Amino acid sequence: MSTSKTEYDVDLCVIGAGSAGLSMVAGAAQIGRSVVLFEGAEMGGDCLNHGCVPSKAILKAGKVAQARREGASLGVKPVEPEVNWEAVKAHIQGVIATIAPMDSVERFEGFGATVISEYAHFVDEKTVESDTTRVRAKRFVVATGSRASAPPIPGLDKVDYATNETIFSLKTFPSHLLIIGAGPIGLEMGQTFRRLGAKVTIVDIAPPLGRNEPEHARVLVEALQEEGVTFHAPAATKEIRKTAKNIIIELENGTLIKGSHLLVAAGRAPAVDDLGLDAAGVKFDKRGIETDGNLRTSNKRIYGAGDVVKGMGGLTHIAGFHAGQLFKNFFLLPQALNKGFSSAKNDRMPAAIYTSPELANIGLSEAQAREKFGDRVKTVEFHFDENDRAIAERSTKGGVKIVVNHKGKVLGGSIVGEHAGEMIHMLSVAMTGGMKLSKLAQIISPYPTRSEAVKRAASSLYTEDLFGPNAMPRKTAAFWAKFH
Ligand SMILES: Cc1cc2nc3c(=O)[nH]c(=O)nc-3n(C[C@H](O)[C@H](O)[C@H](O)COP(=O)(O)OP(=O)(O)OC[C@H]3O[C@@H](n4cnc5c(N)ncnc54)[C@H](O)[C@@H]3O)c2cc1C
Ligand SMILES: NC(=O)c1ccc[n+]([C@@H]2O[C@H](COP(=O)([O-])OP(=O)(O)OC[C@H]3O[C@@H](n4cnc5c(N)ncnc54)[C@H](O)[C@@H]3O)[C@@H](O)[C@H]2O)c1
Repeated sequence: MSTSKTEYDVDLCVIGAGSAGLSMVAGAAQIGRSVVLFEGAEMGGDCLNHGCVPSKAILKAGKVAQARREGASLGVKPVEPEVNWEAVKAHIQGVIATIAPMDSVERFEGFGATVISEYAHFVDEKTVESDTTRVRAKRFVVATGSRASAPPIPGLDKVDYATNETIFSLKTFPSHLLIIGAGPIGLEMGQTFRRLGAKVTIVDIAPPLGRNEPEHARVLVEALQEEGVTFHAPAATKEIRKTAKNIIIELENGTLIKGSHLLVAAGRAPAVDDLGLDAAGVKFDKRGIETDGNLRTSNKRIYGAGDVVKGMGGLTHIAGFHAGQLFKNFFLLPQALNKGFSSAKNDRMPAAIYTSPELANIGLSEAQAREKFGDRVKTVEFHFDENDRAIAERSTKGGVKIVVNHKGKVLGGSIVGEHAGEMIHMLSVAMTGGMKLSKLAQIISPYPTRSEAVKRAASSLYTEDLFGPNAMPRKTAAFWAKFH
């Protein structure tokens, strides 16, 4: 060990200043704990710099472009928009710059944390080092996130391809964007680049969105197809190669697809390399750091949070949730018991894909619920083609599906349609409060809103009981009618 490094002995050392690390540090520093945070690249991590924020910024540009083409049914003359790629990129960077101060070194030092802008690694079971600094801590949190993974497709390593780290700053706008992967990134970027004027082809080895309600996944894929996005899914790629001007994807079935640019959006690889995890006695593999349900690793003073945790990360709000659970376990619960109370396991984690239409879900899908609870599972649905607001706006694609157990307790749900990502909050509240469907049916929704569809789906479980031929209200009303 070099002796010239600055040394710290602190309550908490966090590696990685993304969504997980920053939430952890903000909490700990603001209640007076001593904290060192290491960040080797950009404060804010993937979400701010290469993920949620730039992707939602570019989505908006795509939406506005598309709105200009879609006026005809509303009496507004459609026009083909002129898109200035340099200006779109400036818009994206402007949005990042607006949010960046929230994640800045200055802000976190203002909370009382020490921020070291260097990569760090474990040198033993209780020490982390960077080029200039050595830290010993009561607890460590590894929050190093993930990177785009490169699928083992022959030839991929020989072509220039974009990932989420480069797609928002491409030098030239693609004339034909090829995308490997029809997950959230592939679909959001596929629709957006199409709307901004590119030809787009998406290739996936599996059917798109296989873990979602199949009828809802279909609505989303068909919407993209209607806008001109081409899908080859499921389809295996035999090879990817380069010509003087193009990139070619050759599928196993012999189809050749020629494009100007390639985006690889085929999942994420947790950032576990060069972290000295072996020296620290932390078990991990290429799918991430192994933890128990309380995010504790095989080294009891080291924890994981966010995308780097095996099988438990993948979304910004999951990273924030992890930080919140660790905060409670570290600082608010009796340490003498040496036990984590707040579990990071969660059966009510929402997710949303921000395409048009949006696809949002929470908890169990119907298939997952049936696998777990068999015939005791019921589903209720309501489609937007019966929702007055959706009809008025000529935006009736999709609907709401809620999965309940035999007692009517909400186990999960899926919404596909405009603003689904906002509407899923209703099911999130219901699940957080352990509510039954009967309570959701009693909500008073403002008219006309798309959210009424959630209440209407919930009410549909009781339609037969209220209005069927043998329903109690019918009999009661008939009885009282005799005395009128
Ligand atoms: C294109 C795209 C769009 C997305 N959109 C959404 C969305 O709409 N909603 C949503 O919920 N999620 C979205 N996500 C997922 C979300 O971005 C991630 O789940 C989230 O950023 C994970 O946060 P994290 O803190 O675990 O990791 P990260 O944000 O990856 O942060 C990890 C940080 O650790 C640093 N680091 C790594 N190794 C070291 C080291 N040795 N020393 C010091 N620092 C290190 C990295 O530089 C990085 O800054 C999207 C992701 C992508 C790629
Ligand atoms: N709106 C959001 O919340 C949002 C948006 C973007 C990304 N994210 C998150 O970022 C992470 C990464 O997203 P993603 O879309 O890259 O990952 P993903 O894992 O969700 O999807 C990857 C897709 O690539 C396909 N694939 C894998 N190998 C392939 C191959 N060899 N050939 C063709 N297809 C292949 C898979 O079948 C899958 O459909 C996820 O955790 C996601 O939840 C979230």
